[in-house]
Amino acid sequence: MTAGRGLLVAIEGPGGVGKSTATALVTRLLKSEGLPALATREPTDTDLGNLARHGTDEYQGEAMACLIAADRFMHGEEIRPALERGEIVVCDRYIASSLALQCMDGVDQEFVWLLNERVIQPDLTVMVSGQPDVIEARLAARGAHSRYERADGSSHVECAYFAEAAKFLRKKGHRVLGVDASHVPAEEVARSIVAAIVRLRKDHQNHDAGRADVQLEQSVPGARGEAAPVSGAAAGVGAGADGDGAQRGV
Ligand SMILES: Nc1ncnc2c1ncn2[C@@H]1O[C@H](COP(=O)(O)OP(=O)(O)OP(=O)(O)O)[C@@H](O)[C@H]1O
Ligand SMILES: Cc1cn([C@H]2C[C@H](O)[C@@H](COP(=O)(O)O)O2)c(=O)[nH]c1=O
Repeated sequence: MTAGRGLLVAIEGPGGVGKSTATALVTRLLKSEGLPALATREPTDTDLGNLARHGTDEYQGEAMACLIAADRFMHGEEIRPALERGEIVVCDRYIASSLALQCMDGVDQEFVWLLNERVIQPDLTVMVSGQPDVIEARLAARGAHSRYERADGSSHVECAYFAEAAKFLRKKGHRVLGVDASHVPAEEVARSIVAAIVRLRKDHQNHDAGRADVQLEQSVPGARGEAAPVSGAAAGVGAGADGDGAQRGV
């Protein structure tokens, strides 16, 4: 469930595509525009998170999927209060990484989803993509972080799994933004993500203002010089966005 009135933005994509770079730049740009932003990442920088981050050789398949999910539930303890403070939480890797990497590891997609459907759902998943050979070159220049990135042709395989994860999340009603970072400078990638976040934030604010109007109409009939019907659509908005906390539409 999306907590509070902040935004949870997940920066996703194959290893070496530029997620960490984008997360840092997006957070800095948001702050420079006077918006409250918090950068975070998964696995988290906790004992549990480090077990996953540094344990990709030791832990595989279902065990890794559960380890990552446990870390994600714990991460909620940091994310939820930030959302309640109205902050924009920018997270380097989140649910799509599990759908891509754990499925790549042979775990059933539905099992990964089962582990993840009760964590705080992102308001926006940014799928940073790139041509596999371009990503491969970035990885070679920077160095691999994990066994997923060390295998020959890993970028090709990862790109396919992330594309599948995006499709899956869209079907579940998640909002997914695709950004191709193949031949685009990191600053430009970050600016396009920030533009999408700012638009989404405005949508949320307009939606909240609309809801406040509906509440005013309900509590003070005629206060806006009109009768005070609660339209089906308005009632639906409240239930859909905040009721069961399901993912917001694409
Ligand atoms: N848009 C870009 N254009 C060119 N190079 C980039 C771009 N974005 C990032 N890079 C470079 O590519 C390399 C990988 O970037 P980064 O570490 O941000 O990727 P990542 O997706 O977070 O990787 P990982 O999943 O392995 O942590 C770094 O050397 C970074 O400077
Ligand atoms: C969130 C998440 C992470 N992982 C793995 C993938 C990598 O080996 C590390 C993260 O390190 P990086 O520097 O960001 O590449 O954790 C995973 O397997 N599944 C996940 O959901």
